[in-house]
Amino acid sequence: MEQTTYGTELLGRTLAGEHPDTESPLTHLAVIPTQTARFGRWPDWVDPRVREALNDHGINEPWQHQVQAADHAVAGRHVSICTGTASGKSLAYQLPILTTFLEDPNATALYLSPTKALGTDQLRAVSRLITGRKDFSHLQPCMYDGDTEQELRQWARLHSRWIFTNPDMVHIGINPAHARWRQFLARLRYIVVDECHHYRGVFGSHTALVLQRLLRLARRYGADPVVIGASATVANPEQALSRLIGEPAVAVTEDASPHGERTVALWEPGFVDNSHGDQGTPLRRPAGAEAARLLADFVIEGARTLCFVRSRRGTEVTALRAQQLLADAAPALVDRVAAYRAGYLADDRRRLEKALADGDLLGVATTNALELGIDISGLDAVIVAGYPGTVASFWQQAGRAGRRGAGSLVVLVARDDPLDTYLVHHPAALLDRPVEATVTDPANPYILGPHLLCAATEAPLTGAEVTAWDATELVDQLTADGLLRRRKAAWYPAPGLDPHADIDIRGGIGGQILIVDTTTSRLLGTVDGGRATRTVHPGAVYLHQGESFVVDELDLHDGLALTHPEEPDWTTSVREDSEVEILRTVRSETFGPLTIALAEVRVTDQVVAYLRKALSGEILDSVPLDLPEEVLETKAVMYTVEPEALVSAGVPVDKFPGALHAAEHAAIGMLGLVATCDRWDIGGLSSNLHSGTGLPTVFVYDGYPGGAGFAERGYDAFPTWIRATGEAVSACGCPFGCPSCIQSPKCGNGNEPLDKAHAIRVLDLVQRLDPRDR
Ligand SMILES: Nc1ncnc2c1ncn2[C@@H]1O[C@H](COP(=O)(O)OP(=O)(O)OP(=O)(O)O)[C@@H](O)[C@H]1O
Repeated sequence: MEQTTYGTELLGRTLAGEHPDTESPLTHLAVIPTQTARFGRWPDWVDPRVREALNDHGINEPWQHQVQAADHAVAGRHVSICTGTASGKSLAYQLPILTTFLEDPNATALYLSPTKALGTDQLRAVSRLITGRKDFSHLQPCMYDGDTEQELRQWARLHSRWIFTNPDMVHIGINPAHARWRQFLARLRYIVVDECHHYRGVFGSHTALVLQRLLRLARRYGADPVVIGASATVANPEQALSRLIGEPAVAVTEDASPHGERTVALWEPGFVDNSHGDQGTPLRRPAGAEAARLLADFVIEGARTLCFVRSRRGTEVTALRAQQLLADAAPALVDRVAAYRAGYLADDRRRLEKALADGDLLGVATTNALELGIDISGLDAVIVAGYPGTVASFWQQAGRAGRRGAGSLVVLVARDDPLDTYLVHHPAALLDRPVEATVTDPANPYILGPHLLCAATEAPLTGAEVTAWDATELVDQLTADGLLRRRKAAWYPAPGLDPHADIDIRGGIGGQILIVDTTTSRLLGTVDGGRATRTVHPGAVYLHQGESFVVDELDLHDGLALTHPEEPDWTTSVREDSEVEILRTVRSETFGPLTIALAEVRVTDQVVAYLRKALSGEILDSVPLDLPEEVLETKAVMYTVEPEALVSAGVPVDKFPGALHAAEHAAIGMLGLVATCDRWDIGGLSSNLHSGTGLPTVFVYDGYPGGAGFAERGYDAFPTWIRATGEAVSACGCPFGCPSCIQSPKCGNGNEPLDKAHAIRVLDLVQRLDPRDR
């Protein structure tokens, strides 16, 4: 280690405990230097009473980016502020909003966040700022979400000037009831869209249309609100905001806030002795167990540490493991470690946040519930157990570490998975890569169509609006289907139409299946209808907030999955039969024997059995299932290669199936490098002789009706994606394929056949044939 920093010292002490003969788990170390603050001047338009309130909270001078963003908003420009975590983005919207409230006591503002916890946190911050100040007493900022009681809702509509809510509530509670919100909407001056990068994929497309419907209604009541977007990690911030709201926006990106030096370490757990997975491949120590060990070590060193874990259950397990380790090594510290996740009661969460902030708690294992914007500063270390799926999310989590003027450490612990393995061995692909563009596709007819119906029930659709949404064809279709009716120059909903409840803006598209514990009749959760046969088929093990349930019956007709509590010693994974039919080629390019294309496809899937696997990875048995076929119309990125070219590249015909299948898995695992998705958002299929192309073919498709934009990113970034996939598979040290390269945890064929050596040849050939990568 060349440079001594807080982070390298902390790591050094931890690594001192490693066995001297084992290979170091550290694959890379980077130091992000200290930055000093660059202050701006308070703009003249800021009301002195706002300044006074801020001064009393220790904010004496604004940082430059705060002034720039606030100035844009006051000038009436939609603005997207994209500066680091804890860089004071809140002040950029508090300044114009609080000043406006003083100038115009009737003005209103809406704050939207993707999570409840963040909304509550921001509301608390604003309340702290204004409590006890007479001039702000008319503001009555308040929360308005699914948990708000009916009476309070009415009060909020009439009396609150600043409402904190989420896109779900705007969709279901505000837009359709706009007449009741008339007064609030008519005076709406600002809309804050916090953590913009969160609005991606299907959720992002839905949110875009919810926001566009909201702006449309506010304008109808005579308001002209300015939108302020905020995110620490969004690519093309102006474009990301303008895609959300359907209007131009400007961006502020130069971060002028101070921060201490930060050391980032990439960590690959070593192999477990004598343990083997599918087809006898060696297994690495699980990221969760490794993270628990680091958490315990850091706590012993006195470092205040957050450990991000992917699943809710994982947070409990990690905290518990760290406590067990501490019970042996430092019993006095056992109580200073805890778990934190969504699903806890708000009071418990507050208590944990406070204990962490005060230093009573030294180590907390958390889901991404603590990733977004909650103001917890002063942490010494962050452990990220498994790449969180996007570079944006990684920096969001990493950004929780850091104290002004002091060093901090971030450790990414790789899971046994192709993308994680690739990233810890190709640090530039994580640390030097810009955060990914938030992929949304609000023009997807499966998403836009239902929102047009909502918009029409909210207020008749005009020709100009239909043109602005580029929806002429779609509106004609909805009219032909009898859902819309044209009268004079506008479209009205068919009588009795109630489209709002049919849209689940966070789920996929289509109905929800309710998961019920039949022993207590408790509703455990919901799952998107399109995924139910894979996740809650009879016999499936379903985890809910650390508890385990086994599914007894799946009733697709009534939308119910009936379960009972049970903690079996196995996990389940399904076997599927799939087919992909090409409906239309949207775009394609041919390079000699290689053709790549973006296509509209129909995927037909049937879950035919499930495998029971012991926790050691060993397969116990396969249980047949009798479930209906499912059909998904979506978009796919695909390529075909002429068989002669494959043979000349050293792939004999009998090796086509294993080679293409392995190449497909690896590509699915790596699509997250170029698109903001993870492997659960997408599916794939490979065929050595596909009926639609007559050639060896690989498909990777969006797992959502109409597509979500991921396959399209794969098509646009095809050379980068395939090159990285080839490198990941070649660089993996395993002999025949493992979960770090070609095995997939969700393979419908139980990872058979897979042929690593020939997959490398296929990927290499595809890469050579596509000249755009040179
Ligand atoms: N100009 C300033 N001078 C000193 N402290 C400031 C200034 N602006 C903001 N802060 C403080 O910085 C901390 C972080 O601010 P804030 O929570 O607004 O950051 P953020 O950018 O919204 O963070 P996140 O990325 O987590 O959403 C807060 O404690 C806030 O009081």
